[in-house]
Amino acid sequence: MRTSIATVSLSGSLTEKLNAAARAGFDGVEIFENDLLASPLTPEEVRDRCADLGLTIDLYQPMRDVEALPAEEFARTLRRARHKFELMRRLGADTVLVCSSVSPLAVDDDALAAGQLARLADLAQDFGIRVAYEALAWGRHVSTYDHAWRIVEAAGHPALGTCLDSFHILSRGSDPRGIEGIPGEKIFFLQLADAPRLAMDVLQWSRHHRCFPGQGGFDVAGLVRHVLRTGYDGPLSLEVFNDVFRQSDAGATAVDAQRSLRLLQEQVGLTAPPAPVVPTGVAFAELVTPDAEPVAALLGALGFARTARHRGGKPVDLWQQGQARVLVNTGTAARREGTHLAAVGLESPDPAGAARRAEALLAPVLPRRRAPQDAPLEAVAAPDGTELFFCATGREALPDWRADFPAAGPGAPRATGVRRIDHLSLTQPWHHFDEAALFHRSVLGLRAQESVDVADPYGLLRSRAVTNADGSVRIVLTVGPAPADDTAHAQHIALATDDVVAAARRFRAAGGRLLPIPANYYDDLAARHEFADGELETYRELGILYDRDTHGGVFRHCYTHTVGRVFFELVQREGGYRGYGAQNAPVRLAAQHAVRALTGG
Ligand SMILES: O=C(O)c1ccc(O)c(O)c1
Ligand SMILES: [Mg+2]
Repeated sequence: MRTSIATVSLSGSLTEKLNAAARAGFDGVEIFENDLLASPLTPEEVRDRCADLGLTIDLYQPMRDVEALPAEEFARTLRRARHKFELMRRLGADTVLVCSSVSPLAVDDDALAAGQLARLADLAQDFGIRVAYEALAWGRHVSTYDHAWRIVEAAGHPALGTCLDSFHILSRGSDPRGIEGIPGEKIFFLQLADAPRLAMDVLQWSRHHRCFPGQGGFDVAGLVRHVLRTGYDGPLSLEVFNDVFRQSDAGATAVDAQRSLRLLQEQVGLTAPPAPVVPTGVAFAELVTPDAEPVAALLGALGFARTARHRGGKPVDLWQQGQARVLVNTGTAARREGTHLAAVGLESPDPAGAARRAEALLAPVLPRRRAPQDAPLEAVAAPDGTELFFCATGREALPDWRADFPAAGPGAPRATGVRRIDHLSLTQPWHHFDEAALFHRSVLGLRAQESVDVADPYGLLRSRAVTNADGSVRIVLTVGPAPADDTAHAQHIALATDDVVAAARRFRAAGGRLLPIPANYYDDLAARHEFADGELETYRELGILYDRDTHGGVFRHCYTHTVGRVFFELVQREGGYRGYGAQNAPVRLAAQHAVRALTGG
């Protein structure tokens, strides 16, 4: 189906918005009146610009406070409408949105509302324009879609139809099944928005917290299925009022928006892009660093051994322990950014299929070879710039990414307790958080868990895990408050072990520094849980944090010092514990701030 986006959903000038919408592949736009009023372009220039960009103007909006008015007030409204219709003719827009009145002058009289809307539609018809009447969730007398439809039906005018907006319908908890009772040709427009479930005033909720379908808590796809059963064949149009999107790069937001519609169209059966190929493990994590020594020291103390070096002579080493593999890249890219987690290798049952899926969902596909001599590897860029490689490790039918890393002699991994990478924590730029979760769900087929708020001493973090079904891929997406805050913006690699106490002791004995945790934390733990003799003292001594879930699952974890933006965590999961110790995160963050204040790093 045709896709459209309201200019209010994007940041910037009208020109910037139109460019971004076109580049992301939208077929049309809803022009928000304020965007036009603030533009130096004449309506004709806007029309021509849209035509040049291949965009149709699907809707002009909004007209407010039109219906159920005293006669003299309604006369003024018609005068206003005539002006707008003339403007729309110059723009080449043929549908106007009228939202239900919030005016204190409006009366609760459906017959009057229907009569006046019919008169408005009469005037519109003279201009070749259609009127789409939408119930705002906070409308004075009309606040539900079925009520708006009853008025449209009563008016019985060919140039008057209804506009459905998923936010207004789902925020009020209206039953969307009733949509199927509206003839498709009387649904003049369909606006789509999702939103997180928040207990707040619906107007504020709508104006500040809408997001793209799939990013919130509404069943937008379910609503669209009902709309499609009516025979509606107009555009799927995104209308998202969102404080973050208003400030972030319009190009990226438009791609995020288009991706959400691609997923939605797949969910409702309108399209069949290549199916997601869910990753089945983490093949490697790649650190890029300007200074290999501290990274090598940290990995060595954790029990990793350098087992291979890139055969093309690139400055990339493979460090390994159990199934945990870390690439250390000291190439040129490192100079600018310092030590950071730059890439993740995802074990993929079908790397080529995964890349096709990614492309269909508008993920930026990266060159398959980084250098001419490299084995080809499918890769895409995540919204935070992390490179995701789709690869195979030790599987018959597929080329092994390790072919580029011939073993560097006997150097057997130091046998220690780390089995594999448990999870990766990636910090997102503040304006890419919702986009990141949708990206990992739609492109990789991972599941997103609820987002949790974590108090950092200097601000609030939000964090949301995306995982595969068996938990062999777990990525924690985190967003911090202050872009300049290094602690909140660190990334980390969590390593799974069966005995975190032994692993922590070995790490320390090998010269590693564990993050010290304040005594108050352990006093509180003693109050909350019962421990065997000496157990708590061991945790206290090593800085091991502890959590227990409601099903008896237990989590023990501790943290290394930080190098650049990266630190490691040692984790021991027991009894099916599925979380990440969110309860302990504020203590960990405060401890990291304290270390940073003391050492400057
Ligand atoms: O918040 C508003 O006023 C507003 C305006 C137009 C719409 O289509 C809408 O859904 C909300
Ligand atoms: Mg709307």
